[in-house]
This record gives sequence, structure tokens and C-alpha cells, in this order.
Amino acid sequence: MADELDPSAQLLSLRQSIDNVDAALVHLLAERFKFTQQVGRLKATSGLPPADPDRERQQIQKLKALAVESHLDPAFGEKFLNFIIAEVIHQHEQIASTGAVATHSE
Ligand SMILES: C=C(O[C@@H]1C=C(C(=O)O)C=C[C@H]1O)C(=O)O
Repeated sequence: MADELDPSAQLLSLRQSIDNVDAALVHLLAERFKFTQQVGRLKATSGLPPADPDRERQQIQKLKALAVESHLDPAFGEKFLNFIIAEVIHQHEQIASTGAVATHSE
């Protein structure tokens, strides 16, 4: 257990767990963007608008309830989801106008 170790070993162990969570978040976000890009292509070929405010409101409500259950600040959960959704809408606009999402690799 991390709390049986000296402080520097505890810090290392906790940071390894944080790194694992960060890696999982990146993988989950990459999967989410793969699906949202499919939605973007479907909307573009069907003439649907990039944003769907009703769906966004439903998602925010669901996520805030989940955040409360999970002892996460619901205001933070809302900000986080809105940040992701804004990027998704931007990508949907790009797909509608150019047919693809601009890629960034560093
Ligand atoms: C992915 C969609 O497009 C947009 C992005 C959303 C999201 O990232 O969850 C939700 C609603 C839309 O504004 C969708 O319509 O489902």
C-alpha cells in the first residue's frame, strides 16, 4: 500500500496511478472523438446542423447527476463536457465545409 512507504516513494506511487488515469482519459477521449467524427460525417451527408443543443442539455443533466453520485463537482463536470462538445462542434463544422478534420501531430 502506498501509505506504508516513505513520502518520496508514496509520491512516486501516487504519480504512477495518476499517469495511468491520464492514459485512460486520453484513450477514452480518442474513442469518443472517433464516434463524434462519424456523427459529423453522417450529419454533413444528411444536411443536419453541427450542433444539437437539446441533446447537449440532456447530456449535461445526466453528467451532472453522475458527478454528484461520484463526489465530483458537478460545475466542473459541466465545464469539462462543454469544453469537449465545443471542440466536437468545431470538428463538425470542419467536416461540413472541407470533408475532414484538420489533424495536429506534435
Ligand atoms: C455528437 C453530436 O454532435 C454535437 C456534439 C455533442 C457531443 O459531443 O456530445 C452533442 C451534441 C451536438 O451538439 C451529436 O449530435 O450527437
